[in-house]
Amino acid sequence: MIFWQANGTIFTYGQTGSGKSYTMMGLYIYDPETKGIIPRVSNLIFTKLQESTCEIEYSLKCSIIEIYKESLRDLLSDSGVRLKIKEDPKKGAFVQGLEEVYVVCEEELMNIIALVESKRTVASTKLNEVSSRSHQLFVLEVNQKLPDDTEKRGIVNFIDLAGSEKVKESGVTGNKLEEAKNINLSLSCLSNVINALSSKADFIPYRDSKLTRLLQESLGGNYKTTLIVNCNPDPRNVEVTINTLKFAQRVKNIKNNVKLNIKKSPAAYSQIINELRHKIQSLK
Ligand SMILES: Nc1ncnc2c1ncn2[C@@H]1O[C@H](COP(=O)(O)OP(=O)(O)OP(=O)(O)O)[C@@H](O)[C@H]1O
Repeated sequence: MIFWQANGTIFTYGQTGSGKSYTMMGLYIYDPETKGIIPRVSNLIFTKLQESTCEIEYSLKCSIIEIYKESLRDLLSDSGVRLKIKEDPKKGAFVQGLEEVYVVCEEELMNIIALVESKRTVASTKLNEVSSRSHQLFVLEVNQKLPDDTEKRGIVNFIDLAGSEKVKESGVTGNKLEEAKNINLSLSCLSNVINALSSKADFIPYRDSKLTRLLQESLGGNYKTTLIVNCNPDPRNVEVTINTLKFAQRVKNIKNNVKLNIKKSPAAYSQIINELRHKIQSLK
């Protein structure tokens, strides 16, 4: 549970229909047997917070973004406004004006997830009848204040990438062809970023797509990142599967530097200062 006090990202990568959404969200989010990672982690967070023996003040907020054909959509807002990515010197790239909803219990969070699931842009292709044609970023942020005034913050990103099928294989036309091209484009930008990071290149092309800009911290920064690779066992997909595994191998070479997001209480800082003063005195 790194995200109690640090940042983490879990993302699923693989071809269409290989089970990325199944892994992330599951079959039914309310079913203990078939629910995916997001409902399980949500349950774990609230269970742990309730189990805690000391008085912890906490808040939990979530936001959900969809990247569809290189434009960002806030899935928690009905405004339909096109969101923009901005840079902040401290927190890096962020989505301006994104709705963040505070939730107080697991049930509330599950209801939000259920609502959003029904809103997702879904279209059918020859490869997967109910195929999600967009990337989805689900962000949970937990802030805690302990009885001794220590503050901890953890952010966890769940990223369900769209399928990476080749345009000619999916047999799509018109708007769906446009979708497939955009998905291929952002995934190839992701691949370029991974290549640059794993070969320790001087320049990392994060700014080439919305997806890589938003993943910048998760890929090369202060996040503990886990990639889940989904493969289709059908022998006809062997070439795509090999490419997917090669991608995963390159991702493994990337080393991130994760720092704990802990702000000690003023009393704890005074104690550290006193100890250091004593040390200086004894050295003198
Ligand atoms: N382990 C599994 N057990 C049972 N059913 C599964 C499993 N994995 C995937 N499925 C089923 O296979 C189908 C395709 O899975 P899913 O939609 O998760 O693929 P995907 O990789 O997310 O596709 P896309 O790229 O289009 O989003 C779904 O009907 C899903 O319920």
